Amino acid sequence: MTHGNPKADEPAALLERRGAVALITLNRPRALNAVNAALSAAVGEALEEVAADPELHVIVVTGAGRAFCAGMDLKAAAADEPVMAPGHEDWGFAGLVNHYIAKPVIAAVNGFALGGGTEIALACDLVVADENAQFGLPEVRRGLFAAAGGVLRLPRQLPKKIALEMALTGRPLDAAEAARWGLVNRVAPAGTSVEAALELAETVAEGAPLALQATKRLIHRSDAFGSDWEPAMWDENEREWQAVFASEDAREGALAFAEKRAPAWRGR
Ligand SMILES: CCCCCCCCCCCCC[C@H](O)CC(=O)SCCNC(=O)CCNC(=O)[C@H](O)C(C)(C)COP(=O)(O)OP(=O)(O)OC[C@H]1O[C@@H](n2cnc3c(N)ncnc32)[C@H](O)[C@@H]1OP(=O)(O)O
Repeated sequence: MTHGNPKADEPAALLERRGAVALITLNRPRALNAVNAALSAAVGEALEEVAADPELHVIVVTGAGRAFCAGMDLKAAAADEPVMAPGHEDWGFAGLVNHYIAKPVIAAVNGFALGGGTEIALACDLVVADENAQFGLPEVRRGLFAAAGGVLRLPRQLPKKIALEMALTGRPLDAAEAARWGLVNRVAPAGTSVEAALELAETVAEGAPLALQATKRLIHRSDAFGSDWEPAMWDENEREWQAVFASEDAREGALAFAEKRAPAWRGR
């Protein structure tokens, strides 16, 4: 993966295959991977390619250079240029990852994750952060608010007073504090967050694809059910269980255990 300073005509996102793991790199390092229409389109295309590839079961997203993502391209916004590709305006990566990508997604936060960068991390299922990474929602200081999932997801993932302090003051959290509040699963030594995220992705990829996707869907859906969540949630749980239990992989998982061998998932 190129972490260097790519030439101007380099794609705004890179997709690499590592076995069953897809590595997507936001690739505008000169602008700290700020999101403009080109990057939005490139990341969207990469995610859609991965979603359609049955050989890819887990996704890692990271940034080229010293930032993960510095959020919306403020210079594009100042120049009245589009900051999201056509068709991505309403949900963008943040929405896409959580509600539109069934496969587990891991953020390898290799540096600054500000504004939309923190929102991408919030939308991912797991987060591995470089010990020098920074998370923050400075939007109110830019005349905006964290509309790409920030204000909606932060209070569900951190204590509400911490979420309010971050979103109302723009105060950044370093990786250690983010991990303390549960925004980060693992803190990796400086410069090793991508390697650590790929290792975690390989562990996740040992699970059966359909079971991983049902697990992700139901855990995220459990947020959506209110206090009377029991009946509706158990109905949805039962539908997912019937589909997964009837899959070839459910039979393969049991057979592999009985025959003391590693399972060979088929994703069906
Ligand atoms: C379907 C797929 C979609 C794909 C992804 C979509 C995800 C959703 C993203 C959209 C989100 C919209 C909603 C969001 O909530 C709104 C925002 O994100 S508002 C922006 C919030 N971000 C910021 O305010 C951070 C701004 N940057 C900084 O504060 C600093 O740059 C820094 C990060 C603290 C680093 O400081 P320094 O180390 O001093 O470095 P520089 O400041 O010199 O930066 C280097 C270089 O990068 C340029 N740059 C940095 N950030 C941005 C930016 N956000 N937009 C444009 N350009 C940026 C900076 O200008 C420098 O350029 P140079 O001057 O060298 O030409």
